[in-house]
Amino acid sequence: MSSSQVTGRPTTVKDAEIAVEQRRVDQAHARLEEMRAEAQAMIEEGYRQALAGTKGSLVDRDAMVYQAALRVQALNVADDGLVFGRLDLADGQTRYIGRIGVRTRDHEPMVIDWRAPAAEAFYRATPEDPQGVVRRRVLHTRGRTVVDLEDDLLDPSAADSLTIVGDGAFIASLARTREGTMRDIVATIQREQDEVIRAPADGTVLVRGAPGTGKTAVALHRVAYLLFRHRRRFGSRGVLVVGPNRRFTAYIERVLPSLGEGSATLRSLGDLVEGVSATVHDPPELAALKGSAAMAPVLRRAVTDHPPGAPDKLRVVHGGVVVELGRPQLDKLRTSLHRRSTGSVNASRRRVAEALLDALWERYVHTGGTEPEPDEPVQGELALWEGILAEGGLAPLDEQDRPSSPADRTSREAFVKNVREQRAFTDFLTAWWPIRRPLDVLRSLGDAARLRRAAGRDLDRAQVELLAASWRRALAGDPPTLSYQDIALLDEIDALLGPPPQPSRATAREEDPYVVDGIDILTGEVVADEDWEPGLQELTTTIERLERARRVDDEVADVRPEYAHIVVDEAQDLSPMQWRMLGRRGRQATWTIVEDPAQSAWEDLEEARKAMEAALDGPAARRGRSRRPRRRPRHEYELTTNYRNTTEIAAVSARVLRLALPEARPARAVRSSGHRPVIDLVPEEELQAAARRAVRTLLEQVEGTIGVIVPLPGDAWGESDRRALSAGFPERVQVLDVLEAKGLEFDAAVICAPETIAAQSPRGLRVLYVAVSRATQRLTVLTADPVWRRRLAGGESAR
Ligand SMILES: Nc1ncnc2c1ncn2[C@@H]1O[C@H](COP(=O)(O)OP(=O)(O)OP(=O)(O)O)[C@@H](O)[C@H]1O
Repeated sequence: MSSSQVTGRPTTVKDAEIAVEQRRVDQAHARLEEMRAEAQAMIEEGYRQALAGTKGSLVDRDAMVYQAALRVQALNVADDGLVFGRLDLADGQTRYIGRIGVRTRDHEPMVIDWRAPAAEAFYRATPEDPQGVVRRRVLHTRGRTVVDLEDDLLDPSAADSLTIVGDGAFIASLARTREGTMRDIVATIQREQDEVIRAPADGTVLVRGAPGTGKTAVALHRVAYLLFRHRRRFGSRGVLVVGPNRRFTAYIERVLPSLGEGSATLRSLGDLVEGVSATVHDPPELAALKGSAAMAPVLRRAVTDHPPGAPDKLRVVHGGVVVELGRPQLDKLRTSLHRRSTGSVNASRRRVAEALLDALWERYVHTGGTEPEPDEPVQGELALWEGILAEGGLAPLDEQDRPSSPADRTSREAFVKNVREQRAFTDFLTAWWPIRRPLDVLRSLGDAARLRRAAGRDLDRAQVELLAASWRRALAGDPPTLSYQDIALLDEIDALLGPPPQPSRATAREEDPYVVDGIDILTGEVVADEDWEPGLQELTTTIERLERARRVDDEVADVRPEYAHIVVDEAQDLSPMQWRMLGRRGRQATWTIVEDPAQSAWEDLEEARKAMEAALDGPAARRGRSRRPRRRPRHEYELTTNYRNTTEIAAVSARVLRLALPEARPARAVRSSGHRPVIDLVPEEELQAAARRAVRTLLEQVEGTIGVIVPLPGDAWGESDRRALSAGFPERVQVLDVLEAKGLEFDAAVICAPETIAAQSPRGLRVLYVAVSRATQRLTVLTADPVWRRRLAGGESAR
């Protein structure tokens, strides 16, 4: 649409002002087009030169093309809402604020990037502290067209010549229809939110706030801010954003790209480990068990136990002598190997092979297979020593004190060489100390006897049975049905097992004693050809790199990448084991943690807090290496305004909060709609039918999303009930359980059976608090319990 529709013939003061702003927006877009053409030309030039260029300069040109392509990407996202704000300053200056910075050809600023220091006053100035701003204007645009304006007069004494327009467009915009994915709030960030977004980048930023206060929105805008202001630091090692589940990450995935930041990695807690992903939530009791810190020592013991199918006898032959190690010796050896091990289990295979050979050699010596040849000179010397000692009444030399002779060495070498090449030895090594994968270890714990051995005193009998049964079920299928808590356990096991020993490089392989018949017996790998060329890497083109940077799910990511900054959303729900998993990804990281303890479904918050502190402080403090534990700086904030719920819906959620946490303060809702929530009493067997009726009514009342929030699956509310509930409804109706609803929002929500939700876990009331705080416009609650109807309706008469 062109600007002429608004500028044609202004009829009101506001139209005239809109026409003025439209001209400015048109100029900015024209310049944006030029900048895009310049960047595009740079890409083409880069390719042209690359075709003709020398090998050395290719890298520079590649980098140039890469940068230019990134620039085009950033310029493209600015098409929508390029300019959204204007500041009129007391000194007569005017500044336009936008999604990205735009300069004239002469480098004069036309639009200032919202993250730049010069834009800060746009979000921070208030009448009490105007920061030199006389008028702040928000420009509401659709595409390139200015459709509305909203002014704040911050310093009336200095505003003689300024026109003030607006009629609460910001508050009205909060009532907008929700489309199923979150949008950026860059034009309307509020002061208390801006303080979090621009908080120092040096340690941990901890943000608390009730539902709907913008915690998620703020955390994502902070990522965009950090990447803009500290690109070198955060851009290269990356930023990880972690959300509770996949539905949530899908809900927020458009926000950062719309801010021009496609490089952050977005993952749910169920998708942090390469090669596996969670598909189910455990029931509360099981989740509490799997997530508890007690699982760490249990898993440590589990990886040191003998693996399933490990042989209990090693038998080799040398020079006609049979040498054997039995179960007691082997168990002792395994214990001592684990005790002395400083690294990971898989990587110690080389040491294991050496230790087995040592033990076999010792056995062999005992069985008399090493009698030296009589004519060896060193043996003569040895006999002399023995004679002297005997004469003095002293004990003979211990085995290890005996001076080693070339003959000894030769015979040991011959022994080792021979044994190492025996099939009996190599087969034993790979079965007794196999390269284990985390899933194999977890599967082995489906055996209750094995889990009991690993449990020590950390789990009681009933807990062992519960866990073993869960893993038997989960790992029976292919692919396995893993829970969100299982993923953290797999990561813990992975950290204990470590990667397999590195295959030796082509050059070293020839002399590698563990390469037998072309197979590296430590890694199981076929040894590569002589003409294997480590330098011959696949060339990655600029465009491929760019593509890869854009992809959220990058399959080529490192096994366990580490990040420079980690954002944790809904942090109140992380279990200790999940904190440990994150800690491993951010040993040197700074953090942004957003949470609402009142929404926590986690039972032992204290234990989870400790695990969080350990993760945030990094490995040095954890291991107590430094005398004074290294505490990274911490900045804490609280958000206090609820931008999601109407005052009517917020009143219902405040009632649940009072039941769950009498001392907690609800956030202040700022928008009322006049629509009172519907709290209906329905016979239990009719709950589902009533929910479908409620959805039909709401489909008429709201244009956007409708969430039907049901209890966790148990006797009822399983997959088939959920399917029946949603059958025939359009896509904007979603049926989901209370845990899946975390962090999401809907135009309208139907809450089924609050009494069941509240009773399903020790933290059920808090879970219900999450459910009733999801709707932006309409809320319907269907209960079979008159007490609950009264509780939720408060003093108001409910239907
Ligand atoms: N300054 C703002 N301008 C416009 N909309 C806003 C603003 N702040 C928050 N919102 C909107 O309010 C809604 C709630 O925000 P968000 O989901 O970030 O809240 P939250 O605190 O994370 O909630 P919860 O604890 O329930 O997950 C979103 O639709 C968000 O876009």
